[in-house]
Amino acid sequence: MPPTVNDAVFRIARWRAEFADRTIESHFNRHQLRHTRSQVRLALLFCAAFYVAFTITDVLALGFGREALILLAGRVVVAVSALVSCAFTYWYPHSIRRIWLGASITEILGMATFALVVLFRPHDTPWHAMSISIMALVVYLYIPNRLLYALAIGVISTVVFVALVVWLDRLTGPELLTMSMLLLLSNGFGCMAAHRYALIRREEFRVHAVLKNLSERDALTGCHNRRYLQQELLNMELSRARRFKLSLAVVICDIDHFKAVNDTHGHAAGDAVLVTFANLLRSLTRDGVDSVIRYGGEEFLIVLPETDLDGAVHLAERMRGALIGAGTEVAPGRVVGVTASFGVTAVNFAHVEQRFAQELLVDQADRLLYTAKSSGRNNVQALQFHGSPGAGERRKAA
Ligand SMILES: Nc1nc2c(ncn2[C@@H]2O[C@H](COP(=O)(O)OP(=O)(O)OP(=O)(O)O)[C@@H](O)[C@H]2O)c(=O)[nH]1
Repeated sequence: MPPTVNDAVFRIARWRAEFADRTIESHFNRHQLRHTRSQVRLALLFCAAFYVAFTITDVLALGFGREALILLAGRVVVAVSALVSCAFTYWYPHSIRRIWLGASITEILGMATFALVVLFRPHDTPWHAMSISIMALVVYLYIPNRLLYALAIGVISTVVFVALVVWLDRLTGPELLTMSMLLLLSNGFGCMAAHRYALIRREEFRVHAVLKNLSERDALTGCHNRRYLQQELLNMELSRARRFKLSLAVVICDIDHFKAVNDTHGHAAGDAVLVTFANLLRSLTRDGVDSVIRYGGEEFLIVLPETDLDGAVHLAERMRGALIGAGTEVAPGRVVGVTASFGVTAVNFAHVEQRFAQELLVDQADRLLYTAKSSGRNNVQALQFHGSPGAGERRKAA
């Protein structure tokens, strides 16, 4: 489920171009995972194919001897590593860490093998400089990885390459300087582009999360709204309960005589009472498991996964009792107290196999709420749901 949105949560640690909050960063990575997987597959397979194809240039430069064979072996190791990294994306489709690990290992092996190419083919140093520039850009921009890892791999391999060239002593001073400056340029621009790309992706994610939050939450109470319930939550929880043969409970509650609160104390006071009620419902439910939805004006719906009818009735009773003891100070020294009525239903998929429209479950809880209203208010009405509304034994809990 997406986290609640506020600006502080989306602060970006700019130098590493990641969300400062680890939970948000991991939500972001999960959100990107599908895209990351396909990008890693395409980039690594493409690189592996080219890396092996360059064997032709080794053979042309060195002949088909021992050194060419060593380079071929190195190139094949890199290609196999790329294939295994691609396989990681199928074996562990939800693990971004394994994807990064696979990508990093392949990049390190690729750079190490390239050092061998430089050693065995010192005459081609200017071409190698061009190759390592391209490889650095690929590391920064095309193979998905954390910016920090890409930067470390890009910089270390470039430094090692320059050190090798100095040691081989094939270039004049000005040539060496020109090459080093070009490598600095490709690393600098590669890193800047990767940094900018990482920031843009995160900004897109932030906007997406803010809009999603606005479209799914009620502005007054901060609870989820009916749209979220109908379009996402209920379907998701029903399919999960169905798949694992679990029980799922729904509670609908409504403040009694709420119109009188508005009429007597004003709309703002009514709003404050609604906020108190919503906070109380949230405080009594399990964080990150249960969901409190503002279902209508002064009506709230609570979805309780892995909860049977008895558990849900017990919770509704606690809510009813807690509300009686919780007043709202609507003006200095003026406290408004309210009661609420509850309709509770639960479906147990260990016993109910058939598919049914999600509205039927909510309809039944709604009907029970109105029974509670017509039975004098401030009480809980409960009924097990058996796949069709109305079937089952009704219980008046209080
Ligand atoms: N302050 C405030 N009032 C609201 C809001 N949404 C709905 N209402 C009011 O809630 C009241 C609901 O009144 P009714 O449906 O008659 O229900 P009730 O007075 O609670 O009576 P029972 O439910 O039968 O106990 C109406 O006066 C609506 O205007 C809101 O966001 N803020």
